[in-house]
Amino acid sequence: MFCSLGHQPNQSCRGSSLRNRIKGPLVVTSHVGSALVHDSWRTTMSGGEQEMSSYYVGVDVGTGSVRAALVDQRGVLVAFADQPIKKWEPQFNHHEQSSEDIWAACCVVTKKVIQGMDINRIRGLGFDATCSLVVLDTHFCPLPVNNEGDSHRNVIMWLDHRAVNQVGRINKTKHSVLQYVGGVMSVEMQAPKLLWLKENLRETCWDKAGHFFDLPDFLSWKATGVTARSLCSLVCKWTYSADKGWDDSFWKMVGLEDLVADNYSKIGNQVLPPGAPLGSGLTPEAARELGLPPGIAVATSLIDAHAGGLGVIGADVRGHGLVCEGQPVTSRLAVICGTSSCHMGISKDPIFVPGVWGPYFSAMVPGFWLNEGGQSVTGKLIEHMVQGHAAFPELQAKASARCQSIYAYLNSHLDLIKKAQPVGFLTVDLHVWPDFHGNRSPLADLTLKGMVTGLKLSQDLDDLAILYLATVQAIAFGTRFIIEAMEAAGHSLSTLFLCGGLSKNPLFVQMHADITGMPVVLSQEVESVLVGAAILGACASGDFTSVQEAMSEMSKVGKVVFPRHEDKKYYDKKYQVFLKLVEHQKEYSAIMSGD
Ligand SMILES: Nc1ncnc2c1ncn2[C@@H]1O[C@H](COP(=O)(O)OP(=O)(O)O)[C@@H](O)[C@H]1O
Ligand SMILES: O=C(CO)[C@H](O)[C@H](O)COP(=O)(O)O
Repeated sequence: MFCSLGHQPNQSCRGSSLRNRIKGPLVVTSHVGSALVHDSWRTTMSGGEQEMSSYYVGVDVGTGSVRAALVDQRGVLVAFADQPIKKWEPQFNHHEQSSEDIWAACCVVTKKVIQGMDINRIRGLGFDATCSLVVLDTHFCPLPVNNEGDSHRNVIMWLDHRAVNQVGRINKTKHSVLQYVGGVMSVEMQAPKLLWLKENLRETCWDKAGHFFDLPDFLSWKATGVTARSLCSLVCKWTYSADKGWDDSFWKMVGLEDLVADNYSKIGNQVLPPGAPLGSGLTPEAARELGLPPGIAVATSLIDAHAGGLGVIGADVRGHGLVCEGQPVTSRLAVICGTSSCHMGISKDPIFVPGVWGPYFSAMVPGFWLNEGGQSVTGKLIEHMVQGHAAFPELQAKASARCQSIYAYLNSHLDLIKKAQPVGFLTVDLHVWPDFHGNRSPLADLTLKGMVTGLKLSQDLDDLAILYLATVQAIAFGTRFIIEAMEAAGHSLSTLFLCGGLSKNPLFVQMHADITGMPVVLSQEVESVLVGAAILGACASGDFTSVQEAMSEMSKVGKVVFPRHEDKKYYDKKYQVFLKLVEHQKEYSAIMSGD
């Protein structure tokens, strides 16, 4: 059933593209609207001759925006563009998007990154996206996922928690597929959302539905017309097994037997490994919309966190003084930190970690098992804490007067008020439990809530900055908690590889190093998720023989941030408090639910 990662007919291999050479000047950097274009088409070769590189377009659909990059075969981003996408929250815990709006944004950013470029040198296109659920009818038109009947809003976002009741019933079945999602299915996965649609929108949505796609698979279908699903999406979010396929008994047991009856045609019965080329490549229609040449290779896609993992985990670490230099790749933990944080660890054999998703075979790096820990809100939590504080308008005004981002301003403000002590010590009496949207890992408990202890009457900028710091630290303690669970189950981790929007925040990075005691590697390209998407396009083009080869050629170490071991005792004490917080929260619930 699986395609191998092979060459597409009529496409030259990497060796021949390297033989195309031109002469001319190089390197101009300019801004085009919201796009950054770095014209390094021509790379100087020895003897003054210049090599004509091949390029790939990577498209990354995050929670808040769509990004695209033009990436060369060494993994260098030569152009970048982004565009916000619409989100609706019609009621608490319902989060919706529009697949048409998302596709339109993909077209805008792709056109921007290829502006002024010789598009014939673009050899592959790769998509990644959040694991949101897209619903289309039998004619591939959007169907409403809401009571209002608004078919424009046809995407249930990954962070939508409407299906709490449904996931509770699914977990009560104790079906064996649950072993492969950490023992407990998350409300963020697709089976509970499908059941919710069947039980709540039967006539307007469920009965009319022809196709349920994970968002990454929707994008590759839009580009190629091929409805094949990525092994990544199906294994990680839909209970598919790389080795046994669908399990009929699960779908029948949870009340979704109608999906089995038509041989899974609505949720996918053709499955391909990430990076495999799809059909005849880019369709003429999609080519027109994206501004790319028709027929270029389009890759089977990945979920965004997994693309981030590919973009960072395979880098050559020699010469950076890292302990993982002499260790297998399984000692590396990729942490993709955006709206949420995802902790991606790989292993040769399956490792069952209670409360951590997986083990998933070949869902990220082919041939390896994957465990995925996660925190459902991290970037979103920091924004929530900062924007909800009484001193936020003052912060905004002061940051904009200095032409700084609010986070750069807060970081420098913390440096100012810390005096002689390390900045992290400012939270000695302020502690946060970060599960404002439930706990994804390692407790897998969506009923957990956020906690803050140590509040005072003051509401000034100092107070806001310290609350922000305590929140960042709580997120890092959450990562430590996940790492401990993974190690207790058999992982042996030594080094973190961070990417995503939050990895641009030096305080966030330093706190992850200090609190976990592990060095943090940042990639040369800050937009590493896009490098991951481009790696897919490069594999589909046939320019690399395997995902592993593309990873080692295209992901590069940029900066390493080492932990301040002298602060360890302080963070160990704060970690003890962190663990007490959740213990106490559970005690409060037990008291309140008792007689
Ligand atoms: N330069 C920066 N400094 C601090 N935080 C940042 C920076 N850039 C992005 N972020 C934070 O990263 C988060 C978004 O990350 P991103 O990877 O873009 O998210 P997503 O993929 O979920 O759309 C936001 O919470 C944002 O505030
Ligand atoms: O569930 C996930 C990956 O398995 C991601 O958290 C989800 O896709 C959202 O990602 P992001 O925070 O980057 O927007």
